[in-house]
Amino acid sequence: MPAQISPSILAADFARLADEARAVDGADWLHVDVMDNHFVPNLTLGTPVVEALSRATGTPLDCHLMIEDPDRWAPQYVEAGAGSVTFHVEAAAAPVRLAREIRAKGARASMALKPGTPVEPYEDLLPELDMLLVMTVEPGFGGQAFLDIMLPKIRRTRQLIDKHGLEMWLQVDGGVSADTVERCAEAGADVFVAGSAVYGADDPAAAVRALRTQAEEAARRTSAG
Ligand SMILES: O=C(CO)[C@H](O)[C@H](O)COP(=O)(O)O
Ligand SMILES: [Fe+2]
Repeated sequence: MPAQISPSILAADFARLADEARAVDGADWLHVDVMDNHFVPNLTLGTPVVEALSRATGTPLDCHLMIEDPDRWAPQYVEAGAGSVTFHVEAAAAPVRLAREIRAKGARASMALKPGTPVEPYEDLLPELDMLLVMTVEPGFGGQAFLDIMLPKIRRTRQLIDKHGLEMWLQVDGGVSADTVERCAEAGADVFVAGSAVYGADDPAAAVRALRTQAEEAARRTSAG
């Protein structure tokens, strides 16, 4: 699958959200970080802002829910216009039921793992998901340094996906930049969230294209052995 880039609106100017969403036209997704001050020590936005963003941009919304009780709230993000909804397994009471509900409502269902959460216990759940998100920082804030120690988990997750012949995507989020995107792609990631690396650039749309090219070339080099 070609590499996909999902710029994180968390690193944008929240006073100019519509313009900032359009500044990354050409991106595959727009990553929307939802934080509730409980699952993580930060508070961002909820369904009204997701609805407004979905009216403001044609780019599909990739909602990353860092919230308690996603079983209750996640379906509302599909109704608000999200094309993909990611919940954290650490917060979900019934991840399979929730993934099925997200899919039944018409969005892609995705599950996230914090850095300390292993992937292996969830091997049997993978067919229920359209994407797995391996966090490469502790969730809660943008602009943190990429955690290299997550690379083995990305590799093991890729092996599990391939072992079961699944079509699902493998997303990485946190500290992804020109310096780290290639290592993620080599390890097997194919969807790359980038906040500061995109919105901190003079030309965010060009930064998206450059990250995609870097990721695709790294993946090609890896598969050529
Ligand atoms: O989920 C997140 C933080 O919890 C963000 O998506 C992530 O931090 C992106 O920002 P950056 O690329 O600046 O690290
Ligand atoms: Fe995120």
